[in-house]
Amino acid sequence: MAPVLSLQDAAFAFGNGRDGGARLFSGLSLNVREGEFVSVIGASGSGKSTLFKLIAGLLEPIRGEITLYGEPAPERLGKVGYMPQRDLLLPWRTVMDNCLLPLELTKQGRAADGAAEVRKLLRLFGLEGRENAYPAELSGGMRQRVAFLRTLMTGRPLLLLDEPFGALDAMTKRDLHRWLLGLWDGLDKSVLFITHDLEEAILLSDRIYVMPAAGSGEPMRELQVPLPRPRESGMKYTPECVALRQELEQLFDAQSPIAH
Ligand SMILES: Nc1ncnc2c1ncn2[C@@H]1O[C@H](COP(=O)(O)OP(=O)(O)OP(=O)(O)O)[C@@H](O)[C@H]1O
Repeated sequence: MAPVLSLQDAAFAFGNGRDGGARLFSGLSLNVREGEFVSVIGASGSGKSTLFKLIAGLLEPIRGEITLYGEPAPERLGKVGYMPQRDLLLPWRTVMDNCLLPLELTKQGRAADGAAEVRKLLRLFGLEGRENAYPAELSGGMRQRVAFLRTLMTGRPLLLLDEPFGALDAMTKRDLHRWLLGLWDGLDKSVLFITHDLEEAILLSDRIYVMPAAGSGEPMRELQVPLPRPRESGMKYTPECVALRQELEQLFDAQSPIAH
């Protein structure tokens, strides 16, 4: 399958990196193929969110090449659906008006068929009847679903989701995993997903990349998830899943300065 995203040998540093300042990472390569769900996991501060900002075009690498949808992409802003770590719903806008924002920003106007599409997705997202609610009137899980829906409304084939379930309690998270696994097959999107949660990464992903420790200059580690699709949440107890979890834990322990 064709890669929708390819990052080759990327390096990045904040501040004076070009003049020899400390690099957050270097030599990072990854790809996401059409229809794939790929996770990036790594220690806090390893640069996962920064990597997403590079891919989304909010930051520029000091070295490396990024291609999107098969073409070099020096101009990347607006070419991927990007859901940042915080839901960032506008509190003064209703659910409907938040979801229509991508259409307004891309000057497609507030077309009636945009509202019809949002209504259709609200049903699919278990948010039927909430279109006139304000974000403060929703639960955390609902707000994340609205933010995800808004990301889908960008219409982009590649979605970058930065810890979308990170701030949620374990039960809500499990519900959303089940919901997302049910939804995934019909979505026809490619996803790059940041998480700290190993079980979440295994259950949802086709492949997992492990970020190297900040400043180490190591490459990404890549692991395949040996679970068939469609997935269901009980699969996390299979021996394949437990073995992969163990392997990931060992990779993390090897990175941690306080594990030994
Ligand atoms: N605008 C900035 N200027 C300078 N340093 C920054 C900036 N943004 C992030 N950093 C630093 O870069 C490093 C990586 O940050 P980043 O948010 O990408 O990590 P992360 O892996 O996503 O972490 P977490 O899992 O905790 O969200 C951190 O040390 C952070 O303090």
